[in-house]
Amino acid sequence: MTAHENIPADDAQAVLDDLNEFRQSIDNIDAALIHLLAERFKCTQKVGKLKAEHGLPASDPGREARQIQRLRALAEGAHLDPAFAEKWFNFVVAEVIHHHVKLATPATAPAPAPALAAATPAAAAAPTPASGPTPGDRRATVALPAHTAVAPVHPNPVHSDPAHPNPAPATPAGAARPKPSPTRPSA
Ligand SMILES: C=C(O[C@@H]1C=C(C(=O)O)C=C[C@H]1O)C(=O)O
Repeated sequence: MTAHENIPADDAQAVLDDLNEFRQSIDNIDAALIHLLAERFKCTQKVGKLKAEHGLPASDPGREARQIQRLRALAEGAHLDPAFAEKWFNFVVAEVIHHHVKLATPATAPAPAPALAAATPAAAAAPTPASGPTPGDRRATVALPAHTAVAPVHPNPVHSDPAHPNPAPATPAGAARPKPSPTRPSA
């Protein structure tokens, strides 16, 4: 059943026109939010590097408390649920702090290749590096609204630091990964 089956035929086109117009605006707003988030993460990465260089703590709870008060007041003025504004902020800040902790953590030797790890009993028995939460990782503690189907995300899709590129996303078992054809260049 399509969404417009219950609408009288003479109204259906007008309703669909309205729906499409609203959805275009939604798509524009979503695009703007992604760009704004990317800019925010560029700034917070700079803050993270500064903190790492000067041995400052990854998080600043006092600053966050002031930001939350400000955002809640802004939300009220904008007729947005202040509790939602606070949850959104906590979600973003948890990711920022995770980045800051990583920036402050000295890089370790790369993990051995899986074949080598399996062939070496000691290596096979050793816990996987970086498998658990790092100190200061608060992402798991951020409670999202029940309808927000967003798991704590790592790596961050808007992470834009070329020094810390995102690894390739995991491919689910059995899923076909498209392979670029070396012989047929795309048009
Ligand atoms: C960006 C900073 O680091 C953390 C992240 C914040 C944020 O994303 O707004 C705020 C405070 C800090 O916990 C900062 O200290 O300014």
